[in-house]
Amino acid sequence: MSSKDLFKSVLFLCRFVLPRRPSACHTNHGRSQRHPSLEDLASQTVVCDVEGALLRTSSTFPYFMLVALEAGGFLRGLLLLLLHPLISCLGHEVGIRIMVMVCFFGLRKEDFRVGRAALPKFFLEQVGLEGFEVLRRGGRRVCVSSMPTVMVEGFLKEYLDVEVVLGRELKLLGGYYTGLMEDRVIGFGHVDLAHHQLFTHCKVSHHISTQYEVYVHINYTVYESITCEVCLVGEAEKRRWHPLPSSQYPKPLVFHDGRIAFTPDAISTLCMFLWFPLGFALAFARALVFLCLPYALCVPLLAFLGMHSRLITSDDKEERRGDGSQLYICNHRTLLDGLYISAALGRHLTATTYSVSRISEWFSPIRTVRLTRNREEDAARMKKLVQEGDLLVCPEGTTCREPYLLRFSQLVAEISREVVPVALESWVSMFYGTSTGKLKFLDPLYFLMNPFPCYEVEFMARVATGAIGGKECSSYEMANHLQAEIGTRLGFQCTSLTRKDKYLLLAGNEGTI
Ligand SMILES: O=P(O)(O)OC[C@H](O)CO
Repeated sequence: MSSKDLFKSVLFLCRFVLPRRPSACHTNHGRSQRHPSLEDLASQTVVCDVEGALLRTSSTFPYFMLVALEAGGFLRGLLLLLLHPLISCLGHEVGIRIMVMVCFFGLRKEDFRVGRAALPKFFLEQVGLEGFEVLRRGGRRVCVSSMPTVMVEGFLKEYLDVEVVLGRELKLLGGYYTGLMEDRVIGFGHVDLAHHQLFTHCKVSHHISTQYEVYVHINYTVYESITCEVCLVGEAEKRRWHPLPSSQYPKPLVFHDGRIAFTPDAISTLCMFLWFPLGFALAFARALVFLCLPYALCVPLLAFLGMHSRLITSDDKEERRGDGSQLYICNHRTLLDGLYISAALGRHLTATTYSVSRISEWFSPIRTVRLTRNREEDAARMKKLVQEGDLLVCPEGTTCREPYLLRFSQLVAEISREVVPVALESWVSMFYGTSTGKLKFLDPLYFLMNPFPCYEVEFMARVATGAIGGKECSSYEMANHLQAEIGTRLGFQCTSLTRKDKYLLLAGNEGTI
């Protein structure tokens, strides 16, 4: 976009009144209208207030709570919860400063991954379709937030294609967050350069001295020097907004991390803390039942203890007869996939694993065998295992929480003449039972601590691995075929993403053991 175009840009600041940011712009600056014309935005710059005009709720508390719980731990989350009444009484700016102090103090910048790994899912769920429609049409998209940039940047840039993010910068000491915010815009990195260019064209760059003033300039000053339209969005109007459907995300949300599976507003977080003692006891009881009782007894007892499951079998009952060893392949939802499939079959399977913690292996009621990630060695190992008895392989090599299937390993089509595909779906309401961090051994515990974890296990008709529709095929084609079959059955989208892609995004490593 040329500087002339930029100078002519129309800034659409869609916002609703926040405590410290009254609607002065409504009377002081530019034209204001309730609904912006969406035509011709492609040649213009749209400036959007994240909390005010993009998200359906203006409260930032749940996002800070996610930072506190995921990056700081449950005690930090509890402290933030206890401070909630105070934060609600104080003004917006003071409240943000307190939350930043509680959530960020002492965290190492290098280790802070919540902004990219956990928060985008929750932000995306709160995006209003109506607000996004305006932002999406802008030739250049600028987002402003009163939250720290590290919290919103990943979501806005990675998932909504926003070019410039104006958030708050955090002070650092020796690579650790101090819990304080910078008063001045710092550095001349990509973002700040973009600010500079943008505001130079808007003839206000020389006024920018603090991050907060940037915000004030956008709200109250910038309209005096350029042509602009302002769209104000009231809280009542936002309540009528629709959530942005996941099918309309500019980039699909395939991977995310973190333990918390619900939006942690104050009430929900309080419920979670109250649930903890009971949840822990319940998880212990469920694990004991799983470990000690035969499947015939443990399935009904676990259902009584709130673990709901549903078994679907194909018309071809042969695959469950148990007359000889069988290779089962399934999409990977959690570490408990093997247990649910074993329980559904009523007999133990052997399951291959990549990165299960030693503790989970010790406690596993079914036999687990580690793969080496060496193709020849793994193929030999799996061939041997499938000759010894029923074997379960998860050809994705890692779990996926969303309705997507990662690339299937070709090995599953090379080690046996036929496979039984198993389509799995699972649901949790409080804690995710998967992780990419160091505390993987807690994955089963978190899954079992959910009030009503659910699983659906569907045995599909067995597939001969040598041919598709009577036509000979390669193992690569067969792997894709199996992925497509399971994807179609579940309504999941097939991707070519891998375990490495997931771990690079969420954990900053390649997911090797
Ligand atoms: O989601 P992950 O990467 O912990 O996968 C766990 C699997 O069981 C790998 O064997």
